[in-house]
Amino acid sequence: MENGIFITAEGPEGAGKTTVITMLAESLKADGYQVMYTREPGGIEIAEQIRSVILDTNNTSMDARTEALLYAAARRQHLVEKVIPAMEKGYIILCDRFIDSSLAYQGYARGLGMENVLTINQFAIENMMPSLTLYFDVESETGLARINQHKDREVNRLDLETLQFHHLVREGYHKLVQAYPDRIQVIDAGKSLEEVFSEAKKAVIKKISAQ
Ligand SMILES: Nc1ncnc2c1ncn2[C@@H]1O[C@H](COP(=O)(O)OP(=O)(O)OP(=O)(O)O)[C@@H](O)[C@H]1O
Ligand SMILES: Cc1cn([C@H]2C[C@H](O)[C@@H](COP(=O)(O)O)O2)c(=O)[nH]c1=O
Repeated sequence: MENGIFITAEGPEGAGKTTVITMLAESLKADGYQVMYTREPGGIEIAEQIRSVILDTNNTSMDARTEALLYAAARRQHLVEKVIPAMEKGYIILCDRFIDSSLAYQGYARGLGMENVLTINQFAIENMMPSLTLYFDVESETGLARINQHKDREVNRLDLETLQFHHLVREGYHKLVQAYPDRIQVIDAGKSLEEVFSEAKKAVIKKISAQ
């Protein structure tokens, strides 16, 4: 039923995910592949509306479980409405964040427990896991400095978390890298953009060739 390839990009704030996978999408299209870039939370109207609620800086009273459930709900709708139809049409889907974000941010950094967050997400995704995850690893301080350089970038509720929270997010990702070594490819995102792009493209081409 599904002939496409589902690839996700993960990492802490400012790791360069969006920049690199947007470049990747253009580069793969130029190579003749059918490619779709999308993002989480969002990518379709309902999920973008959920995104606004989650990331609104005024929603300071949001409970951690509510947050985790909202991400899972946005994920479900995005999968059903956008990702699965594109998979069926044979697209290479490059998705900016997916379940590993929930495991690292809500499961580990918020302290809900990765197993608990995995359980609610299993209900949402029904085994629809990516075949490759590019994990862009960068020091939290470097990532935050990169996003803070851009005064026109909209600050969201998660950006305002403490440095300690962002350290935990990265630690959570490192645990996921250990748990899923076959799926998650680590990219050193502290390098230059050209080097990061080249490493990411190499990993994607390897996966496409192996399909
Ligand atoms: N390798 C790199 N070296 C230096 N700057 C970079 C690199 N990659 C991206 N940047 C810059 O860092 C900033 C953040 O990049 P980007 O928005 O792609 O990160 P992100 O991982 O998607 O962040 P977030 O998850 O917080 O939205 C941008 O200004 C981008 O130009
Ligand atoms: C999917 C997902 C995302 N998050 C967090 C991570 C970021 O702080 C924001 C998304 O915004 P960005 O444009 O990617 O910076 O939401 C999360 O905590 N849990 C998730 O499942």
